[in-house]
Amino acid sequence: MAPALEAQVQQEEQSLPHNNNFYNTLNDATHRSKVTVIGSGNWGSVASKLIASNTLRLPSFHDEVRMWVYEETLPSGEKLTDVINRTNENVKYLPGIKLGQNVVADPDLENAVRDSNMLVFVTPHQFVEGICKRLVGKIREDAEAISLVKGMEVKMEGPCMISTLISQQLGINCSVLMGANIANEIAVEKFSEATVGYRNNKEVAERWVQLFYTPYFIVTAAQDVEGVELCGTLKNVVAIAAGFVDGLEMGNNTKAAIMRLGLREMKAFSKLLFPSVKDSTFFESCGVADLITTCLGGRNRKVAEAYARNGGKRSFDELEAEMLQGQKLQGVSTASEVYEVLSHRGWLELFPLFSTVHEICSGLLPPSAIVEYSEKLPRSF
Ligand SMILES: NC(=O)c1ccc[n+]([C@@H]2O[C@H](COP(=O)([O-])OP(=O)(O)OC[C@H]3O[C@@H](n4cnc5c(N)ncnc54)[C@H](O)[C@@H]3O)[C@@H](O)[C@H]2O)c1
Ligand SMILES: O=P(O)(O)OC[C@H](O)CO
Repeated sequence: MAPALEAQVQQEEQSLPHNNNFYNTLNDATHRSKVTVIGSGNWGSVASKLIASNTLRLPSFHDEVRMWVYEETLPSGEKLTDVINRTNENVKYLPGIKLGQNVVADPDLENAVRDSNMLVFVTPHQFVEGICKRLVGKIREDAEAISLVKGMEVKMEGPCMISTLISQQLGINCSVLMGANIANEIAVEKFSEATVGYRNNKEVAERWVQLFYTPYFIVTAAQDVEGVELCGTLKNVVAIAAGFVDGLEMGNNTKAAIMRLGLREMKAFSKLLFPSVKDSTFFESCGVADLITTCLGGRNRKVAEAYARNGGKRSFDELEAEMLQGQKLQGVSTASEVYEVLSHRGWLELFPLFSTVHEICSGLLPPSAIVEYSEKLPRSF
């Protein structure tokens, strides 16, 4: 570990407060925090690896990290859970990476959360509500949650962030962790940063920082749950637009223009929904950094590029299944959810990039519309 980073880790550890119920019992072996990761896809597996390295190192956590697996049978006929526990690798979603011997895969959701007071949600966003319904009444009363899920739901009452969904369904506090975090790069310990968004309890946020922080994964906290979560959610829509630009071979300047316009819409949409969202959040890892990495190297960009190269003739579902082998895109459904909000509120004209992305994804417009619309934008936009 580089000396400066080591000092920073020590400083983080020493700065943890000890006057909160969450902390009072930390040195008591029977009250160590126990962590369950709910999800075991590409990012879920890497998150488990990060966490497992810290629970082994820090005495205030139980060594074991439970990882809930949405069970499936592999082509070999074996269950994915059995293979993860035998090989210590998620051979389907993160092949070639050891998770840490203290990661225990568990296909039984209720059993996986039973003893844990720190719940890490990291599944594709469309599955969170169903998972929460199964967890009602099954979790510890003192549980805290964090969502690594990039996405949102749209209810009759309006848009609902995933952290709010978890909080409301389970009656627990939910922070978020978002950032420029392409999982495969973090899996091989390449340096990156992330942002924990928290509502009002700084001690809880620091506990989450402690759980994730490593010398190659630098985590900072920002008191802006909605801002952090909306950045992580909305950048996936811009990534789809960036993929269209790549598929149309429009070049780097056009892509940069799309990213700039996308960032403006991300900020405007976030602030219209939640006036409390802070400008500074857009300069954290969860903001501009995630937007950049996602538009350069993410799955949403990659599949959208293929969609444009095929002239919109092959559906996103088909391309996702063929190109991602079970991993899931979030950008197409998020574009649809955002579009629903925009149409209900009469904001479609305020958000031409977001609207156009959805109209292309749903086949109403050709991929080339992504640049045609931006050419027509008023220059002051
Ligand atoms: N992969 C990344 O680089 C990355 C980085 C940061 C954030 N994220 C976010 O993390 C979240 C999870 O993504 P991921 O990459 O870990 O997953 P993934 O796309 O790699 O894998 C899909 C997962 O969904 C599971 N699944 C399939 N059907 C299901 C069902 N009916 N119910 C529950 N689970 C089901 C699969 O078993 C698998 O674990 C997403 O919101 C994503 O945007 C991903
Ligand atoms: O691969 P994507 O497009 O789902 O993006 C992955 C991460 O969200 C990047 O931070």
